[in-house]
Amino acid sequence: MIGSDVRMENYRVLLADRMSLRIRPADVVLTRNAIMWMEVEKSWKPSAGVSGTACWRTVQVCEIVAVRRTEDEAQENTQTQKPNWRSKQHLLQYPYSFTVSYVKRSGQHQWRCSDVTFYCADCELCDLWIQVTNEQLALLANRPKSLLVYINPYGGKRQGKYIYEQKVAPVFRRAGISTDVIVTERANHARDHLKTEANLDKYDGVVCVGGDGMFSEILHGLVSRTQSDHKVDQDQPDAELVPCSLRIGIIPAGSTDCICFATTGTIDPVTSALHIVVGDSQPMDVCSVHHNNGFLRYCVSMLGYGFYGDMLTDSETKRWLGPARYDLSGIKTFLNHNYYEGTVSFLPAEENLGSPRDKLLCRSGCLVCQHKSAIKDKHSETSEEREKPGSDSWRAICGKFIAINAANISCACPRSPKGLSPSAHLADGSTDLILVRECSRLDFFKHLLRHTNKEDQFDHSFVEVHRVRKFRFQPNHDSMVILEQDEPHKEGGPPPLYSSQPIPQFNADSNWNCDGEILPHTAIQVSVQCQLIRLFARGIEEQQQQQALLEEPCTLLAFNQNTDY
Ligand SMILES: CCCCCCCCCCCCC/C=C/[C@@H](O)[C@H](COP(=O)(O)O)NC(=O)CCCCCCCCCCCCCCC
Ligand SMILES: Nc1ncnc2c1ncn2[C@@H]1O[C@H](COP(=O)(O)OP(=O)(O)O)[C@@H](O)[C@H]1O
Ligand SMILES: [Ca+2]
Repeated sequence: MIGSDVRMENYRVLLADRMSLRIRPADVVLTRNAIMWMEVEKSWKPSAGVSGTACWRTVQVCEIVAVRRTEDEAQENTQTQKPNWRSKQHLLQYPYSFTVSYVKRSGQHQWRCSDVTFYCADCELCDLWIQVTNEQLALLANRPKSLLVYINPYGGKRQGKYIYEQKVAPVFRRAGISTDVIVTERANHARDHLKTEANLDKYDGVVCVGGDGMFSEILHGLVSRTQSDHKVDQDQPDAELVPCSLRIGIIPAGSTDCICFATTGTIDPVTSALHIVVGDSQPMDVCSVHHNNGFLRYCVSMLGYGFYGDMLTDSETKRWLGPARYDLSGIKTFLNHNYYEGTVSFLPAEENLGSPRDKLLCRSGCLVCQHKSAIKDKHSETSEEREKPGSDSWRAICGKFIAINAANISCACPRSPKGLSPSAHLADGSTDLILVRECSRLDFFKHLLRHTNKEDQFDHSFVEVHRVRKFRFQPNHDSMVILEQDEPHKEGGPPPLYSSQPIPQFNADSNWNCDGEILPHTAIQVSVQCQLIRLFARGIEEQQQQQALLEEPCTLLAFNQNTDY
């Protein structure tokens, strides 16, 4: 939290005697949508001495975190801050106060919880302000009141527990959100708990503290639970999956954290906590992955075969290195320079969804995703026909590939601020299929380098990219990776998907990297499930949107040192 941004001695707020929609000669005004107060910004110039500008600050009610009485805090502050005679006088004159905690944007998509304290002479008036502001907050029905939190203590730099306790829990406490916290004891603990045990009726959302792998556990737990509650068979690639009712919050504490970065524009635990508190909602597409009509996994960020699959397989033996394992394995995989033969067939997305090479970025309130949301239910029989593999709409490409990547979202992350596919959309029902054909090391290096700068990574003769709704991959040698099994494989059931054991490889093919997990098969069928889940996020805010909300104060009057405003 950052402390009060208003110093008591230069600040004297008189509360309006009743709530007013008109701007009256009061210093603080609460309307149905916003709270506004007048604030003084002092500046000093050698020629003019101290001067100041009085301006209105505005905070939308939907971005207020909490409101509470502050006499105790104010007294504590005066004891520690050695108040001057003016502030002492203020306290005597205006002994009652309340503090409003609100979202303050601090640039680079980061949010902070800031406090402003209002002083007043009348106790009842002070209580009335707290009551009315709280009544306004209670009308915001999308805010969570109760959350189920899972912490992976071993994700990323192993800071998950510390990050939650020190940075996130205080924000939730301030907002009056109750939490049940589970620190996971093994891989798949969170997934299994959500799938079978958790009483989900008690909660308004699930929070995951960890990386993309931990998010994937929560995703699998929630989606599988929802399908089994609605008797939907996940093994059917064409089954119409039921969207999850609970939203998921991500507190970044992993190695890549690309799902958090691509949906909030930053990887900052406090920002994520505040997106949860204000009850943001961002729909997200999910890819379902099948092998021979048996369900394998869901994927939200990247499905990568070849380069990213090999890199992940190598990095699993270097987990002790933390996030740096990816860089080391990345260099090793780059030097190995393997390519793989196979056939990719795909169903292109509708043309109105744009192209991966257009410059239309998916940002907060994205019109492409909103349009998709509006027409989602109008799925006709002709489109079903069109989607069947073998119909004329499908295309097939056979060749030798260094990498086959499906970016369901941009996959922007600190390593690659634009991501694998900068124009991919969060909720348009499509995924961007990037095919990198056999090429020289130098050419592949140039392509990789463009993930880190502003140049177009698709502008190479050996790279092609398609926006698709479904795709399949068939390697030339369909070998299977054998997992060391945690649990006996039931006869007739699907093969085991998860293993905490190292994965031995003896295959001529690569592996699929699915949100940071290795798939046990190389021949796969992938289908985008439009807006299957919702996150506590709002998409990346445009620079202009941010700027407008950075509380640009509007100047009302100026005063000099002697003006007792
Ligand atoms: C020359 C510099 C090249 C830098 C290329 C950076 C590309 C980064 C693309 C990132 C895509 C991320 C997609 C998301 C994947 C995650 O779901 C998934 C799981 O995340 P979690 O661990 O948090 O659970 N993460 C991953 O699979 C790891 C992706 C990170 C890849 C880093 C690769 C570094 C490659 C370095 C090559 C260097 C070649 C230099 C030769 C001299
Ligand atoms: N308590 C635990 N012990 C071991 N592994 C765990 C535990 N909790 C979760 N995991 C697993 O750790 C893996 C990596 O988690 P993640 O939070 O994504 O970190 P990272 O980004 O560093 O990979 C996930 O596959 C998850 O299933
Ligand atoms: Ca998408």
